[in-house]
Amino acid sequence: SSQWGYDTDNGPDHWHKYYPIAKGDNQSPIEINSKDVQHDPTLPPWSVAYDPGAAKTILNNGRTCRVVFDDTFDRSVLRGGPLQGNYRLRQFHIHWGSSDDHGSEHVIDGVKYAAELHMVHWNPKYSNFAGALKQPDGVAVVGIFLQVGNTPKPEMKRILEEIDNVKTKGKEAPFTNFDPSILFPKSRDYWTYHGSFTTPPCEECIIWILLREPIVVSPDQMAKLRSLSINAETEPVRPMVDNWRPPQPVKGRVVKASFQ
Ligand SMILES: NS(=O)(=O)c1ccc(C(=O)NCc2ccccc2F)cc1
Ligand SMILES: [Zn+2]
Repeated sequence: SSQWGYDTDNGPDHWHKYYPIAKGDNQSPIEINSKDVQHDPTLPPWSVAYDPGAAKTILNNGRTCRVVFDDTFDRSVLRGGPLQGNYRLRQFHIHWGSSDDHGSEHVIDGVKYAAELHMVHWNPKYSNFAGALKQPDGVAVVGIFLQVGNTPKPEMKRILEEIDNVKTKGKEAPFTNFDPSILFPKSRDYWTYHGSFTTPPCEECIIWILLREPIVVSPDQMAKLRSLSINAETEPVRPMVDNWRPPQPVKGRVVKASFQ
């Protein structure tokens, strides 16, 4: 079945048949082992300037829940860290598991988090997103780990409230006046490496910026994410869970850390 997904018959082990780059040397996610990480004292801090007015809609595309932003000009941008110039915020989305003990895509010293949020930005020196996909520095994704605890981050509430409006595949709802930087943890410490989309087309165009400090979500908030469906409204209910790709071969790549 050409429609890729996360099931046995169309999941990560099948993707290479339609997207051969899935077996490339710069694939994501990866397992990060602190012993192999290189602290780079020359790495500057990263920063964002997000315009809450750029938020447009929230969408269930049958694989994840995505919030889309206006990226027709430098309205919400990420800069600094390993990046040269401004990168425009296009969307953010989340990957999660069927239970709290797994769900993240990147794995840190053997730790799988319950979920991983990706804020996707592209380099406007390549005229559009499709053009940026073909460049090694075309896209920058900030990854934030979500761990389950009892002091949840109130800023997640807005996203989870909107989930009721996009329960099934193809559902879209307005999602305005939202500054995603409120989701960031306190620390700006990060790991960075060169990799790929963790879903088809698996293009190797991403500079990853993974935040070291996870944010906390409640068990109820995780249950809310798991209440999303991959099916359309008229089809039998199939829960949207385990929409994560397992770690891929590091192939000699070096992960740098902004911290000691
Ligand atoms: N999980 S992740 O690595 O952060 C990731 C980020 C963005 C996409 C994406 O834009 N896909 C749609 C898409 C649209 C147009 C052209 C190519 C595409 F992949 C996929 C995966
Ligand atoms: Zn993602």
